[in-house]
Amino acid sequence: MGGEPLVVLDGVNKHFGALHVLRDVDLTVHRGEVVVVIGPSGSGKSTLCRTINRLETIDTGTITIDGKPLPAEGKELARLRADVGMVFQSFNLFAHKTVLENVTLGPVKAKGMNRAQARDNGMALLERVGVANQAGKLPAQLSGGQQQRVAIARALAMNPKVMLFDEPTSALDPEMINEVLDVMVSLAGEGMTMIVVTHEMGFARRAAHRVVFMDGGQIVEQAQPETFFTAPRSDRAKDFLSKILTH
Ligand SMILES: Nc1ncnc2c1ncn2[C@@H]1O[C@H](COP(=O)(O)OP(=O)(O)OP(=O)(O)O)[C@@H](O)[C@H]1O
Repeated sequence: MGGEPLVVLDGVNKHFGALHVLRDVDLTVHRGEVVVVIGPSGSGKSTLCRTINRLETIDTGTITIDGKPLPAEGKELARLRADVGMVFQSFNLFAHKTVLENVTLGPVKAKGMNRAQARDNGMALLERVGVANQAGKLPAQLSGGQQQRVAIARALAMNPKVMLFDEPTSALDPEMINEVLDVMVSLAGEGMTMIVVTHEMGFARRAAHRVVFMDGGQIVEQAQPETFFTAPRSDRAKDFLSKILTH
């Protein structure tokens, strides 16, 4: 791990009326670090992810990516947003474009890459996630696990500095979960900076440098996985772990 701060959230707050969706969130993610975010339903995990690339606005606080403050809107936001690759629970692929087109359109349109280069890059990325042989198909012809791997390749095609995953396996059949997690573990092994919201504690054990536990819109506790899983400090984390680890 490089140790240099890449994503910094400082005192970030967001309210909906009386509800504190995020409250005093201070989080620094270093270059090459893999951070797994866990917590009960409604604790603010998705909002945290969406806040990092300003899909959600914040009320107070600052967000920087690679030292640059993220503005609320405008061209600069679009440029900085490209530094953040997002993979959601639903794959959000273009249904009427081929798998290869899904991974080449972004770099051609947003980065001005020429088509031949985008195609070569796209094929290399599809190879990397193990679906190169599906390049000419439409997304609906692929399994859920394959579609999610295409979604990962599409995010990587923009050459992001950090990848955010928001429950990337929760819409998948059990037998497809591991093929997506394996791709994510290999990305982590290659030094990709990653923030991953997941209920897959096996992934946290295999790849995370740090587990961040959220509850009530706050970061309640954070620690290395082995420490967090064997000796959580807070009662809320103990309670949460006792529920999910018995399933
Ligand atoms: N646009 C919104 N308007 C009102 N309330 C919202 C909005 N977005 C999120 N919330 C509320 O903020 C809280 C945090 O939501 P969030 O989706 O971030 O939690 P989460 O930890 O990701 O939950 P889950 O694990 O169920 O996906 C929830 O109580 C949710 O209902």
